[in-house]
Amino acid sequence: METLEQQTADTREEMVDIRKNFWDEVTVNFEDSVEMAESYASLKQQAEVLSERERTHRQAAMQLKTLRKLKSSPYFGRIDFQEDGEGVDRVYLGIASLRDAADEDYLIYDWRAPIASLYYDYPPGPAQVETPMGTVHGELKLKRQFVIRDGEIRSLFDTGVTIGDELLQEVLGKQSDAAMKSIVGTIQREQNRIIRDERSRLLLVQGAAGSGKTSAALQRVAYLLYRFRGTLSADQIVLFSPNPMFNSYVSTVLPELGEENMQQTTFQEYLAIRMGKSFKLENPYAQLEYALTSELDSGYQARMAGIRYKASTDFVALIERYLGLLGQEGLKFRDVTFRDELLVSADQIGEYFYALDSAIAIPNRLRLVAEWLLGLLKERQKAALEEAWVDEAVELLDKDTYLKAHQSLKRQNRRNREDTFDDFDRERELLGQYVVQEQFKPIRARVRKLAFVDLKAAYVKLFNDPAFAASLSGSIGKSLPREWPDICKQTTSRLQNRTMAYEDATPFLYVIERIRGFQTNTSVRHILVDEAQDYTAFQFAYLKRLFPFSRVTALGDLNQSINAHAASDENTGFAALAALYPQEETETVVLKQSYRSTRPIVEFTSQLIPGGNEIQPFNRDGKRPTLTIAANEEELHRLLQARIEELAAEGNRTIAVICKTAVQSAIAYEALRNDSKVRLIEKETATFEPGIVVIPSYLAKGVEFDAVLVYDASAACSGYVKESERRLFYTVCTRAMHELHLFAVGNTLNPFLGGEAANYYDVPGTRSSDTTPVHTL
Ligand SMILES: Nc1ncnc2c1ncn2[C@@H]1O[C@H](COP(=O)(O)OP(=O)(O)OP(=O)(O)O)[C@@H](O)[C@H]1O
Repeated sequence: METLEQQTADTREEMVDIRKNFWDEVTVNFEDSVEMAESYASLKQQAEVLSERERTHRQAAMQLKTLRKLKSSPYFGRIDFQEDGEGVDRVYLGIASLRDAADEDYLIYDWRAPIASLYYDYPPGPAQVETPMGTVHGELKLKRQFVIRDGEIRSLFDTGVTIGDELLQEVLGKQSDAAMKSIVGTIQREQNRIIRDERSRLLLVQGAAGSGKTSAALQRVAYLLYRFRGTLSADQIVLFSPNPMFNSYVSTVLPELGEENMQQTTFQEYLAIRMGKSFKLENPYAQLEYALTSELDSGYQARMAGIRYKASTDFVALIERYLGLLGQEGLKFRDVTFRDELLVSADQIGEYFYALDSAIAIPNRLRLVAEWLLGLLKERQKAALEEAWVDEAVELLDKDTYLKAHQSLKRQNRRNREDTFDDFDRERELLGQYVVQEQFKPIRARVRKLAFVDLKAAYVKLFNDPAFAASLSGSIGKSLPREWPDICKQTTSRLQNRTMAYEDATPFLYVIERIRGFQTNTSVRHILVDEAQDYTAFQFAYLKRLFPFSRVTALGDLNQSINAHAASDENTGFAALAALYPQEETETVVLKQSYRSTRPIVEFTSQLIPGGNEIQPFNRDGKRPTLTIAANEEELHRLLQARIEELAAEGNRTIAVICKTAVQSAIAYEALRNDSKVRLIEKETATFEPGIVVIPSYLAKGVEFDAVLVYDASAACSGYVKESERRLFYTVCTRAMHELHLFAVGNTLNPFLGGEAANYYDVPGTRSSDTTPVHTL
């Protein structure tokens, strides 16, 4: 640590020095091209020296940070392993490796070293481990876990002796922080499979709520960075998160493990960049809010049917068929004009395009068309030099442009070794060339960008005439939703108004990028998609095209499919994703154990979904969920307030009042803000902080709270009543770590609270003989 401290101090000083004197060390001269090249080289060299120092400093600082952490908590586990025919090896595991003073023997092994797998994968007894030299067989003699804080052993357990995992009990029983924690000390065997998978191109993780999918994903990134150090860097890994707040929630895990953070983004952010400014892009949460609140809207049924259909594999198939057809006919083009003169008409371009060999992919044919057009433009440009308007334009050149033109021509002349244009005619001619060139520049640029293809029309065409898609769909043996004519009307009118609904965004981009060619990102090696159940078939197909060389880790829970399109299982892209990769390159891991919530909470929440009995609660005790009935909204707010105060007094650090929608959240927030320090979470909220929050259901996805208060468990339409809202209700309830309290106004409860589920929560103030609330079904 002393050496590193010295090193960081030295490099810091050097960096400050370089920055301060940067411009003294470089020679900058733009007189001519030789000088410019020299200036550039000198600047570049100086910048490289600086960035090398910065890199050294960053690495030393990170190493130092890791050592400080090791000083406070050097290891969390020990295994004694006896390889067959050898002596017993005692191996300590920590967040990083540490060697002895001679830098020879390992005192502590990094948790990601091959030997560490033994700790995660086996109880004491026969065990084996894969090493670069092959499989090593032997016996695990001891497996010991430690809790070390501030350099002191606080507790230790030998597993296999004690019942239940004491360390896990301790870790999970704690109040939560504002950020997710690393779980390296207690990674479970199934999770370890996810973390260390190196073979699959597609790793699919289906895991119950709270089973550690996100945790495993983040430890996996740390593992990959360790395993492929030198060839894989943090910026070649992208995590797709559900929203910006989630990004903040998970952003501390990797630095905690001494690694740089991967790139984090949301799919929406990606779409927005790709879409540019030509449309107003709807946010997925705005779409969901519409789905949850606008049932009385006259176009609601059609919009919802459209959302579902546009997320389906049927629509993917329809579009593939359509793109096939566009290879033969139907692509719309735009006229190429110059000063109001039609140079090449859309029809001519169409004819040229469709006369090209149809075996050539559309984007490549378009590039051939562009070349052809550029050739025509060149000819036209030559002819334009003789035209009268050029003289006029030269006359009208303003002073600045004139000077600019003059200088640019002077440079050209020097290059072409021509005389300077002292003579008037020659000057006129050269300025004429300049003027014409400037006029053609934007046209050429547009041709290169393939602006002669009407990409928007290509998508709109699917909706202009309802019969068109019907015949396409019929030709592949599929049918369209009943509401198709209305879906068409809504879609075309939105697109005319330059509004891009969320359900259209990905199919639209997919169509246009298939036509003009995908701008792929070839440097990214791994993408991790969290909450993958909420992606559509299209979104996965699109991601695959965008990141052609990337391996994919998709983590999700079908029971938490909450997006507007997720009315049926077939509609989740999760299933469609598997079809995108060959089976032999796909690995599926199922996680059934749930770690987040106490046993009573998991026992209750598993009753809310079909097949919930398969979820295994981790054996952690706690209070049973409660249900509180209020007579009216005013009383509800009073009761909520009182419960929040109680929970805060008990030491709960993160308390969430989870509402169904943003509209409901705003009401709750208004009512609660006066008496407590409440924060309202909206879709733009970018940070996750401890404290009391009011949050709409869909934004609570992926995160967790010490205590959850469900704002509306009644059967009113503001609550969760429809079958399609079952998963939303489940998602909401599974956010609770230690306490779950349900509230309802009136005496009716949502249908999911009836049946078996009723045995798993208490209604304070009632005895079992009292009349229990009515369940409407
Ligand atoms: N092996 C483990 N050791 C300690 N804690 C764990 C372990 N696995 C999961 N947890 C804890 O369980 C909680 C839930 O984990 P996580 O958020 O990763 O689950 P998830 O499957 O992504 O949940 P969801 O789908 O409900 O959002 C977290 O607090 C996490 O720290």
